[in-house]
Amino acid sequence: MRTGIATVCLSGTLKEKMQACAIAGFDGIEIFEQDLVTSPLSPEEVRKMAADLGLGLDLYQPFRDFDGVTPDLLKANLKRAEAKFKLMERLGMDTILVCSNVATATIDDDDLRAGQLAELAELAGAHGVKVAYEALAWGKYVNDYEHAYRLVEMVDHPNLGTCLDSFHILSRDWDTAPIEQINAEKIFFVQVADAPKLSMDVLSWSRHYRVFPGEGQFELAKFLGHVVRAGYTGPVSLEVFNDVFRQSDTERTAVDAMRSLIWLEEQSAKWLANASGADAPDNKAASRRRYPMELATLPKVNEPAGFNFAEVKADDTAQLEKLLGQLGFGFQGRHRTKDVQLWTMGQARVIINEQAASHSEPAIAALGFDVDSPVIASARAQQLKAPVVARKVQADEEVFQGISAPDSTEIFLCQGSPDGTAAWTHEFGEGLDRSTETQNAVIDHVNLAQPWQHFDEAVLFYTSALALEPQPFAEVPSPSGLVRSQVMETSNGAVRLVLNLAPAQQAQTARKTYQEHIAFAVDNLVAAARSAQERGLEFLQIPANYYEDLDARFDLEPGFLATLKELNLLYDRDANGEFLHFYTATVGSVFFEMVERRGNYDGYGAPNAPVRHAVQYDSLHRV
Ligand SMILES: O=C(O)c1ccc(O)c(O)c1
Ligand SMILES: [Mg+2]
Repeated sequence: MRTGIATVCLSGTLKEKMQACAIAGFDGIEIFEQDLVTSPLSPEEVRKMAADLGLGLDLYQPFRDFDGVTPDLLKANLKRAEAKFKLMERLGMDTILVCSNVATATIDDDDLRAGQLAELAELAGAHGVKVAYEALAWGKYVNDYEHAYRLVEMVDHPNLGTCLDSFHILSRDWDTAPIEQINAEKIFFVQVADAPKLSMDVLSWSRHYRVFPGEGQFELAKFLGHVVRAGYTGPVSLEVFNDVFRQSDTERTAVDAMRSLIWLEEQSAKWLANASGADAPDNKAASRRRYPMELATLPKVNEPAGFNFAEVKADDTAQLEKLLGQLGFGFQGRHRTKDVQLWTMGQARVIINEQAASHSEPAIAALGFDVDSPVIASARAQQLKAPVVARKVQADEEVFQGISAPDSTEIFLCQGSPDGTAAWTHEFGEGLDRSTETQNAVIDHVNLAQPWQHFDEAVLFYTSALALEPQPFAEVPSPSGLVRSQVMETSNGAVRLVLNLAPAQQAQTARKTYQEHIAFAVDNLVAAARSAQERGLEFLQIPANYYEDLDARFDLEPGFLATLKELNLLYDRDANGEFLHFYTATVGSVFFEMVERRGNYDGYGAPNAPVRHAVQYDSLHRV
């Protein structure tokens, strides 16, 4: 698959964008007109730079508002087009994108449109240029890809084809199956973009909220599968208009973009191999058919079987040790060569890393996941351009395969064991009489605060590298703003990761006021809370109003309600079951949560999240 990206996806100057695209490994780029117009580089210099960087200049875009116009306007439009065709000769480019008219069209007549496009194609031919006609979702008369293709067929000129853009097709919910009926020679270009499902006008949605594949909710593997089945072999190019990407680090966004295409390519290959029923025209043989476009695959990973460990780092670890001890964790000793401690409660393993820079506050530093094969998972992550994390190991210590997540959390791919134990724990506590734990527990979920500019990147990272499934996101009110919350989990809930996007005000204060937490699931939360209370644990104090509201909503048994209130426990219930939980006070940017899931409760106590945010806000702002 030939990979591409439109310069409009990135921040920076044309030169910076081109360099970043080459570093990220793209085959070609689309030059968005404004990037050229505002560049100090001459077209010849751009051409040379692209050649030196090994980048194809695959598409010049966009040429706007051409078709469906009065004869006078047509004349002016053809003149405008000719100037662009001449410019393209200097750039050494042969394909231009012409989008359907949104502004100046006054005549809704396919014969007239076809006639005007035929004139354009003829002129293009004289300059050795191919015109890719694209239906914008908000085009005045042409806003549907099948309509655009009908016009291309009517014109039937070698220099006129169509451009398929997943956003315009999927935002309007057009059926993608008919793409297969398009003559592949007439598909001159394919653009891909994902997007969250939003209810707003489609132009604003397109210009501000597009994201890279895997970061939104569109069915892109299927879209590209149909394109491949049509027989298309040209570039598959990202065209993502996004307010955040346009102000983020250029090279980093280009890598995020590349990751999305590598992943999409694999997902489409999978879709093609599995498509059945209405999606597979013939039979099994059809699904194994080879198509002109070769799709690369990746080392396979299944979803992780569980958390292997969580690691918190601090300069002064005393507060963390105290909290874990009060929660019922047992100290299992220090590592034989590194400055780290192991604390466990059942299968919940927490490493306290003492190697933090001086004066740094406690923070979540690393997460370990149980995977089938750490080496295969690491190979996959590296092919997806995840940065590798190196850990010093001594002879006969377990070698951890590590990668760095977009928020710099270190992700370790660990060898899972069927009984949930971890072999590396023997490297801790030599000669120590291991302390006993009070109860069984597992890591239920981990909640990580994401920097605003890396939130979408993080969703794709965990989806593509770890096979976690993003759930529809929620917005949680807090005193300092709405907190966007995105659950990423495995189908059985064994791994649950919650990505939070802190309000800008919080992320910008010098003090890291956004908080992250690790939640442990136990069998009996009330008993666990009582023991923790006896050990002096400082609970997050829940306001009395909350319990009145709880009673009104759930009509709880008075004794139970009194227990919840006495112990500062939070409660939720839905059709699947019940959820009890409590939070500790925060140290640095970390706090802990303890939960009990009853029945098949699968959530996170979302109705209680605003209460937690408000109480935490209060305790931070109390002087
Ligand atoms: O928003 C636009 O104007 C615009 C321009 C060119 C495209 O290819 C596109 O998909 C949208
Ligand atoms: Mg487009």
